[in-house]
Amino acid sequence: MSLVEIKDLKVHYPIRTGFWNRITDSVRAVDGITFNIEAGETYGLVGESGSGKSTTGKSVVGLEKVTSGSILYKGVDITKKANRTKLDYNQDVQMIFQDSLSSLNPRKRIEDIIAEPLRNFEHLSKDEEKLRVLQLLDIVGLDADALYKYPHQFSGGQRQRIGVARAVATNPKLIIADEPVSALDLSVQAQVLNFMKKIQREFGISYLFISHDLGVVRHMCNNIAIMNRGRLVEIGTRDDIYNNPLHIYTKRLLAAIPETNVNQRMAHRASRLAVEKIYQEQQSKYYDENGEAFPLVQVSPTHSVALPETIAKQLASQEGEVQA
Ligand SMILES: Nc1ncnc2c1ncn2[C@@H]1O[C@H](COP(=O)(O)OP(=O)(O)OP(=O)(O)O)[C@@H](O)[C@H]1O
Repeated sequence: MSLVEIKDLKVHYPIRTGFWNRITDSVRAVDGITFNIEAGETYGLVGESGSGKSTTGKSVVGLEKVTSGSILYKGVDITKKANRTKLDYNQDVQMIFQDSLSSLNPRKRIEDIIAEPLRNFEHLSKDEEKLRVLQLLDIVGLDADALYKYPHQFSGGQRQRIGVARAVATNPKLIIADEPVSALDLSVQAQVLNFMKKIQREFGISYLFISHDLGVVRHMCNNIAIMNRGRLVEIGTRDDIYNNPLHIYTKRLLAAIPETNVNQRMAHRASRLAVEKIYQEQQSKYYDENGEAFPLVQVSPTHSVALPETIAKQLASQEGEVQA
C-alpha cells in the first residue's frame, strides 16, 4: 500500500453569473487525476501556472473541498473529514508555501510561529516547548537568537527554513511543498533544496513537491507527474521524464529550463524553437477535439502518457522504451 493514493480526483469551482448568482459553469481546476506517493519519496507535480497543482496540493492537505474521487492516506479516504480526525491526519500532513513572507504571521515572533503547531497537537511545558523550538531551529541551520525576531528580519531563504521548521515540528509523514524555492535566487534555491533533502533523510518524510520548473524538480524527485489544464499528461520516473519525454507538453517544459552553460545556449535555443514548431504543427495529435488531454496509457511499468494507445506505443518504441 502506498502512503498516499490519489484516485480520479476532481476539484471543480463553480462559476456563478447573473442577478440570481446561479451556477452556470465550472472551472475544472483538477479533472480526474490518479497517482501514488510512496513513503519516504519525493513526488514531483509539475506544470505551468493555472494547471491545477496548488489545488491538488490543497486538496491533499484538506484545505480544498473535493468534487469527486478519493485521496487515500494509509488506505483511508481522507476526503471524509471524520477520517482525517481519526487518523491524526492534520498532524501527519503539513504544507510549505512559496511566499514565506505572507505564510508566516508578521506580528508573531519566530518562537511563537514554530511553537504554534506544537501547541495545537502536543501538550508541552513552557521549558519543553522552548527546547523543541531551539532543536528545530538548529535542524534548519538557524541560531538561537532567531527566537525573538520577526519574519521580516530574515532573508527569503531563511524564512523558507523557518517555514520548514514549523512544518516538521509535529513530526509529519508528508509535506506538501508548493513552489518552495520559486521566489528565491538560484544559489539560495540550492541551499534550501539541500536542507530539505537532509531533513527528509533524518525524519523519513515524503514530499509532494509542486513546481512549474522541471529544472528544480530534477534533483529532488524520484517520480514525476506532469499536469496540464487539470489533467496528467505524463507520469514517469525521473529517467522517463528527462531522458524519454513522450508528450509535447513535457518536451516544452523541458525546453523551457534555462541553459546555464553559455556555450550551449545557441543549441538550446534551437531545440526550444524546434519543440515549439512541433507543438504548433501537431497539437491535434496530442489533445482531443475539445483540446483536452487524452486518458493516460501505460507504455512501460513506470511510464504513462496521455495519448491514443497506438501513438503512445509508437512514440515509446521510437524512444527505445520497453513496452508494457
Ligand atoms: N478558489 C477558486 N475559485 C475559482 N477558480 C479557482 C480557485 N482557485 C483556483 N482556481 C482556478 O483553478 C485553476 C488551477 O489553479 P491552481 O492555483 O491550482 O493552479 P497552479 O497550477 O497551482 O498555478 P499557480 O502556480 O499559478 O498557482 C486556475 O484556472 C485557477 O484560476
